[in-house]
Amino acid sequence: MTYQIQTYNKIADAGLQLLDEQYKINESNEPDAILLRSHKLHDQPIPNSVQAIARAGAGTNNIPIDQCSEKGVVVFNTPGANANAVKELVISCLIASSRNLFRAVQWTHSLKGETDISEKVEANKKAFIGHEVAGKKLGVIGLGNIGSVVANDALALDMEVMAYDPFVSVDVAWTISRSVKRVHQLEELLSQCDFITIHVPLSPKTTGIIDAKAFKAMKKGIHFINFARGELVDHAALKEALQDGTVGKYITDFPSDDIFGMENVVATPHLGASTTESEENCAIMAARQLKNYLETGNIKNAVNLPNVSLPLTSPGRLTIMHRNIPNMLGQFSQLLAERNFNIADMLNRSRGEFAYTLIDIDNKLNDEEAADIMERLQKIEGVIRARHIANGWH
Ligand SMILES: NC(=O)c1ccc[n+]([C@@H]2O[C@H](COP(=O)([O-])OP(=O)(O)OC[C@H]3O[C@@H](n4cnc5c(N)ncnc54)[C@H](O)[C@@H]3O)[C@@H](O)[C@H]2O)c1
Ligand SMILES: O=C(O)[C@H](O)COP(=O)(O)O
Repeated sequence: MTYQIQTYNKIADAGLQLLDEQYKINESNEPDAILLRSHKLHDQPIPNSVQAIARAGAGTNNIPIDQCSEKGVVVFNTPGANANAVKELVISCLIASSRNLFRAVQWTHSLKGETDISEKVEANKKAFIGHEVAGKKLGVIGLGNIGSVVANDALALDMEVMAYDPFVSVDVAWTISRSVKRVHQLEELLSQCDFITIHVPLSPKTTGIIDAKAFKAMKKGIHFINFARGELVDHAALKEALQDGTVGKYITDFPSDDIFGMENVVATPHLGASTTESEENCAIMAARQLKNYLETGNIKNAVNLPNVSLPLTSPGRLTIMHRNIPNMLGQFSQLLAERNFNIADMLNRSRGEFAYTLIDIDNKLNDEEAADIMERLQKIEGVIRARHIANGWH
């Protein structure tokens, strides 16, 4: 079996190398899977051949998830694989912004060609007096893979840390220091912190969550750090808050024309995950997840389907993505019984309105039998996509 993979963006070799001789990269217009980073898929058709999309990274707002679910395409991301890279940049920007480092460095370079540089340096350095972060209050919005490590490390800088995340996962909650004060109202965090950093995914629910009302609640002169997504912030309200001094500094990884040139804006070119280590981690995790899904039907870290794992030991496996409605399993087993196929093992999991079923059968199907059973499964109302995986070891 050969799998065709279409890539977008530069995917680290460490990940691509995991896709062995069974895989062809960028050789077909009808790929089985897509492997990408920030490339936007919203504006292009997704070929019907695509069974899975792996995002080597965290944010999946560049992928039309609802459309993928309706087409039976599993969408993966790589949770945590770039968290350390983002955390290091956020912590460094937190300190650098507090010490006016960006403006100071720019000014120093402007002295090129001048005389008496050391005198000018000594005379002017008072323009860049900053603050230490120790003893100040940091607010972390979103305590996921990135927010949690930023919160923990800020404690080590002797900061007081306050965090808001109404949906924090149990796994992450275990890793968060007890010294991080959890708040249940965003306003509480906004009104008390000297620095705020946001680490939530962009979705219709979070678009513009930092709006005029949120800025109004903030302490005057706050430093706001946004390494998550630009659209989380209402830019008209941000401009006003920058102009009236509510926001003392806006440090973002998502530059946009409307805030360029404002003295209190620091913008980096979407660099959060751009380290060799993080690019490799993400590519390796994405490639493994894709390979596992294509070869066994098992799912790990999908954003539109549950985790599903069953060792593939029988001669064949049927994977069925379907709606989460009653009597699906009954219909599958009836169909298999009618064809005289024996079920060796079965696993069904659901997530929201979608569900996924693995059925391992004792029968080794030839191409004709496999095509026939696929066609019959696809005809069951509620089935979105069915696949037959022949176990090469039998
Ligand atoms: N700048 C970069 O290069 C870069 C790199 C990685 C991630 N990101 C962005 O950062 C985001 C977060 O990454 P992550 O790995 O921590 O994701 P994650 O999924 O591990 O964590 C996100 C957290 O946000 C929380 N959340 C969701 N809605 C919320 C809300 N309304 N209020 C408060 N909390 C809310 C979730 O409960 C979760 O704990 C990504 O979705 C991506 O957009 C940017
Ligand atoms: O969501 C993410 O993982 C980041 O925004 C990183 O994006 P990139 O892979 O394009 O650097």
